[in-house]
Amino acid sequence: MAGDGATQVEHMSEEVKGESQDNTWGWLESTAHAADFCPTEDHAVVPHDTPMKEGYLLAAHCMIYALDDSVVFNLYCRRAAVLMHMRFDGYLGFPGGLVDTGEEIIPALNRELHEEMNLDLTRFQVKHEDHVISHENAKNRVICHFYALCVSLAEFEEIERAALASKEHGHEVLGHIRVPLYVMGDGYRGFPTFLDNNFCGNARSQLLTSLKQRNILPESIINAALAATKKYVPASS
Ligand SMILES: O=c1[nH]cnc2c1ncn2[C@H]1C[C@H](O)[C@@H](COP(=O)(O)OP(=O)(O)O)O1
Repeated sequence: MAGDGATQVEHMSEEVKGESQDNTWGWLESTAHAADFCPTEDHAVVPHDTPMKEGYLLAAHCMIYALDDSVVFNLYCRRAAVLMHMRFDGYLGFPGGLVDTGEEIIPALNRELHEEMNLDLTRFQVKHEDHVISHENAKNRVICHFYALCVSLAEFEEIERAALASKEHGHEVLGHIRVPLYVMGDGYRGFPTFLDNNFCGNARSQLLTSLKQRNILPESIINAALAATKKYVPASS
């Protein structure tokens, strides 16, 4: 989180505190634009060492995952446990955040992973080789770097449990969630339904790219799930 939110709210006048409960942005205004949903056509792939641009924000996020070929409900292969979270603004996103002025990208990401996930940095750290993709999102004026950290299933479960004790749990992060990667009988529930949620910035595209790049889901299943989105069919019909 850029700035110390709690301290800033404490120092607000009563009038501003009232306003901030009344649909205004308050001190969150300076970064709110960067969280708008970003469709694929609005962001371009850029190199990891792309230079910063005047007026842009720099962000880094990470998908923590474990391969898991177990079967759920005796029906669906889980394929992987993939961690995302429900953010304070109601969007789904990945752990990570803004790179502060003067900070390097990867240390900033590891700092955010500790703040948001309580990640034990003596055991798990994102490294350069975990890089998946970087985007320039001109509409939201943000450069987003994305990484994927593969751990064992036992480590994943440990990380998930520890995350409940993170500094940001209940503040910036309202819940840690797993992504359902299977498609159910109606062709919609499961992964396609998940993709119909509201995602922060280009988080949805980061998810799809990582699933493909890390060979978690074949492109054909990703494309079929995308084609099924927004096509809710009642189970009884
Ligand atoms: O998961 C994400 N994928 C892509 N972009 C994201 C994601 N989550 C947030 N963002 C964008 C929009 C935000 O304004 C900036 C900074 O991220 P955030 O996690 O909110 O940063 P702080 O924790 O506030 O530093 O990136």
